[in-house]
Amino acid sequence: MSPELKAEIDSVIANNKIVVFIKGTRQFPQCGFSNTVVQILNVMGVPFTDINILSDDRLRSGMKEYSQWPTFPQIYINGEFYGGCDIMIEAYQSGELKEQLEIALNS
Ligand SMILES: N[C@@H](CCC(=O)N[C@@H](CS)C(=O)NCC(=O)O)C(=O)O
Repeated sequence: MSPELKAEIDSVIANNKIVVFIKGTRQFPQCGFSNTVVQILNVMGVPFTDINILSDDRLRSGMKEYSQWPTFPQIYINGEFYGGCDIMIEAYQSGELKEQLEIALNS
């Protein structure tokens, strides 16, 4: 990955408390897994930034390397990689996600 791309990703993650790298947009997710995480965050009512990795092949391959995670969606909370769709569903159901989001948004 180029240093420029890494700097761009560092910046978006550092400047937004909740960032989802998804296929499509929050209005029009183009994959069921991406749609699920968007719906979870919508239900939680938290502000979040969505990045469409389908709009940029560099970003699509770069994020796999950056997160060391092979698929999308990829969710970052407070600058740290949190997980993908399965992890979000589990954390939502257990209540851990609510806790993490509150910590992030109040920090
Ligand atoms: N089990 C995964 C499901 C996500 C998944 O399998 N995503 C695939 C299909 S949308 C993917 O991103 N593949 C890599 C790619 O398309 O570049 C999760 O928990 O997030």
